[in-house]
Amino acid sequence: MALAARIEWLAARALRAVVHVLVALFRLLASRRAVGGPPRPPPPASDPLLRLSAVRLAERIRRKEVTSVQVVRAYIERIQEVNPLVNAVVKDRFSAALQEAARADRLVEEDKGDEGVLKERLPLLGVPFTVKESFCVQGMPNSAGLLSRRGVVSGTDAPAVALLKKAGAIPLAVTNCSELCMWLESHNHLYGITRNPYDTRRIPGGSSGGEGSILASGGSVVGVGSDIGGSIRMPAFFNGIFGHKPTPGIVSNDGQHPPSSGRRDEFLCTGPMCRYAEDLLPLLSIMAGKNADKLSLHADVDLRKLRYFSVPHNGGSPLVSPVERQLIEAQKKVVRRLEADLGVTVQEVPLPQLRYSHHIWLDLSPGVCGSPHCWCLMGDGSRKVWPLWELLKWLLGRSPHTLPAIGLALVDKVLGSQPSRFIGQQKEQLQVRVEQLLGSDGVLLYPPHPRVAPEHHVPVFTPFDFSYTGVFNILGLPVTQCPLGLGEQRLPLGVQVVAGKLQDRLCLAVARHLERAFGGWRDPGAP
Ligand SMILES: CCCCCCCC/C=C\CCCCCCCC(N)=O
Repeated sequence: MALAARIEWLAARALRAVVHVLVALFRLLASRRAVGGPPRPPPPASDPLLRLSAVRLAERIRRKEVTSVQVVRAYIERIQEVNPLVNAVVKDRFSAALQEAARADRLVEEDKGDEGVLKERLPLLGVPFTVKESFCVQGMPNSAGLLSRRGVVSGTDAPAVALLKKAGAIPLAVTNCSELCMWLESHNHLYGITRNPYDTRRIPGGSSGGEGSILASGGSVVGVGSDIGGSIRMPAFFNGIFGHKPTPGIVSNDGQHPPSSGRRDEFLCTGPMCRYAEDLLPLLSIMAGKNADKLSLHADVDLRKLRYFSVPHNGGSPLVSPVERQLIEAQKKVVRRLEADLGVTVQEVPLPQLRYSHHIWLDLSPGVCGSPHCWCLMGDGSRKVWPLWELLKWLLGRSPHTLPAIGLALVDKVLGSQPSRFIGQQKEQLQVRVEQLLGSDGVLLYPPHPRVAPEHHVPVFTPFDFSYTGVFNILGLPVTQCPLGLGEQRLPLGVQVVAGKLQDRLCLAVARHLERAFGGWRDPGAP
């Protein structure tokens, strides 16, 4: 091994050893103030209505086999049962939702037309859904976890939310996110910390962690998340559900805080999160509005004719954790299963540029928090926040901000410098290579994160692990995170399925196959 490589290898080992010591120390100190108490999963979601996909629920409501009021009530009761444990829902609109459900039932009663016409016009009539609190939902809070935005109430709906309502779906509640939506743990000083239903000592991910947690707990069937570094896919992975980051520019990013603008819009995506793979395509189609036609979502996909690639890890990077054995094995099982089921060959390919993923994201995403910069967004608009001063206040327990938000603001300040030329070249080489591989009929498998759901706050010691998802925001490719059952310690396993630009339908088709092959969502309360 060349000297430089050996030095880097040694540095990586040393850094990992330091992180292990810090995490062990943290665990020792944190055990005294355990967040979430013992890993008590919620009781099983026993109501059969909670175990139907949104598509099936809509069909049964249209056919008068069940009423929307019954469905909405079942979800209200489930949220009331699980939320004290997971703290995923931060504000509900239950009474309004029940009134809207009753209106939906009356509409079904009065509709004398063909069921197909109703399905065409209102495909999700009477089905409840949840939304990440950073999106505008009329009459609901929209703080993005900032104390300075306490009391802010949306007067409108974000376009993605409006399109779901137009399709007949009923917003039930808004869910927790990380401060400014810029961290992989959903924790802020306005709503507190959200917990993973498979083990309440662990993170549900972020920043759409409230969505991930309430969906996995059976308190919602479909939800809306946003993703600029992995905030749909990491929560979907840690909570054992499906999450799709669409091709950028397909689903409107409007109606969110922080606002999407300029280059941020190139990397930020709004997308669906759900427990059942069959809901992904209809949800995406509705949320995409007029842009749905660009994805040819209703074109048949013959999985046997696709080309498959697998990349087991990022090739090794000193600042990113190595992929856990159980995730490497899980992805190998996916490869074997696809080959056995479809008669295809899944090619393992090296993409050496992936080892720079974190640097590519940091260099190329528009600042860490996007523009305007983090420290402006952390303020209430009238004043700037000085990260170093906030860090000092945090150390004294006097800051209204969380450590990750302060840390990101510091990084944002430092990142003002020019992106590195070398990293720009790596990104271009990676972009060309991946697009060459995928074309319009290829899919690529890649781990969603190096480790299964970490314990609360541990990600501050491994902040660059998000780069397993973040790199695809920069490449502008559609990705579906697919659950693969439960691994050691009964924590969800998963895999990212990546396709070429506008080829979202390929990832969605593979997701449905993997659900059949690996069982999809698992009830965290199931024995
Ligand atoms: C003290 C802890 C924070 C230190 C931060 C060090 C640098 C980390 C840089 C970037 C982390 C970005 C994480 C993005 C998570 C996903 C965001 C999203 N909305 O998709």
